[in-house]
Amino acid sequence: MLAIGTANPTGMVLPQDEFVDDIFRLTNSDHLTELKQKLKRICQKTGIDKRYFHLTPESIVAHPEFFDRELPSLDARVDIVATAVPELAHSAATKAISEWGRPAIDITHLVFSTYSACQAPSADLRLASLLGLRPTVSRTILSLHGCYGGGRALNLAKQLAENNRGARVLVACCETTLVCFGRADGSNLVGHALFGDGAGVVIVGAGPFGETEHPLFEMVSATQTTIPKSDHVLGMQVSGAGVDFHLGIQVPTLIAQNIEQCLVDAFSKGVHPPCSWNDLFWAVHPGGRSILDNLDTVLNLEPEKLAASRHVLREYGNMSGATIVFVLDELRRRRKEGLLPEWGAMLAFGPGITIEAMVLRTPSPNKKW
Ligand SMILES: CC(C)(COP(=O)(O)OP(=O)(O)OC[C@H]1O[C@@H](n2cnc3c(N)ncnc32)[C@H](O)[C@@H]1OP(=O)(O)O)[C@@H](O)C(=O)NCCC(=O)NCCSC(=O)/C=C/c1ccc(O)cc1
Repeated sequence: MLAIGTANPTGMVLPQDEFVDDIFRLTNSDHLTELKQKLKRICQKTGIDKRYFHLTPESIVAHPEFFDRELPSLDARVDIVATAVPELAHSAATKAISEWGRPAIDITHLVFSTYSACQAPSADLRLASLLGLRPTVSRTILSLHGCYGGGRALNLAKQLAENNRGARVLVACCETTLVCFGRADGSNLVGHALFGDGAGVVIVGAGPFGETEHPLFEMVSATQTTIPKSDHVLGMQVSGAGVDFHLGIQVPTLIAQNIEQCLVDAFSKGVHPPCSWNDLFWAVHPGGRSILDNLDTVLNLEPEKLAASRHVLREYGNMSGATIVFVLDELRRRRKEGLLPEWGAMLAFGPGITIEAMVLRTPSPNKKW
């Protein structure tokens, strides 16, 4: 990984302790008192302080169909995401490219992950055009991978960079709740309490590196594991009313029960396993506070090990596939302060239940590539 950029929309920046009152008022739902109290209870347990949204109070009022399942809303949502998603990704990408120090036309591959891809050509082509990438840039769009999209895109970028000499892969993950934001009901409260909007971009390449290129993290080995018989537990479904999501109550337990084997598999692919999980730095997708708590318990982690993930969850919420890029960005900040060990583990989870695991290494300044 050679550079990282992130961006958030500022349509609404909602403190978590005001979110429920604001959303229920804007969607004329104040009469649903039990639901409102339950969502408040869940919000208090999320470990989130604030979240960013593309939607504004004005656009919520202008689109009553977003909050009435009886009315079709997919067309209006797709209209908005068609520009909002590539533009947000563009903000993150310009930061990453500026840090990378080379011109955008040197990008050879683009991997774009979003759960808002409902059209073709899609957000990948629009982003390529906004950035002025070369017409021969090799584009891939990953759709509906949800929260493991960032992990999947980085894994793919690693394969592309290692198998195409001189390749420079721009990985863009951009998620906005525009396609799924609706009236709170009994089935979607946890998503309402967790999800926010954001974009994260990473530029990936294998050596030899140019003068301006300074590797941030080395992606050493990667695995993808699907937890057997868990496909019904976590999912998304496109409907006339947008994208519906389902987050089963078993998710944190299932991840906890399977995570150690995934890590052992990732670390046994030709690299030395660490003496203890506490010898690593950790880049974990903060899917929810209880997922992080469970990982602390089953892996017996010291309290500060998941600090970067908890920081991102607190400041931005769960931005699905983009979140892991924010965690990596926070970790490289901590690395500058000399706070990271040499070896690390990256984890992202999503529908399947799919677990993306990757062994990371902080490059030594003297390493020859
Ligand atoms: C912050 C939570 C939601 C609550 O904290 P807690 O410590 O478990 O608190 P409680 O046990 O007291 O639960 C509070 C209330 O929430 C309820 N609850 C607790 N999980 C649940 C539950 N999954 N259902 C429905 N009620 C619940 C629970 O029953 C209880 O209800 P009540 O007794 O009436 O107050 C916590 O459980 C948590 O972080 N859960 C993990 C959430 C989760 O699955 N995250 C998704 C990981 S994968 C991912 O990141 C994204 C995938 C994705 C997919 C689709 C997309 O469109 C985009 C993305």
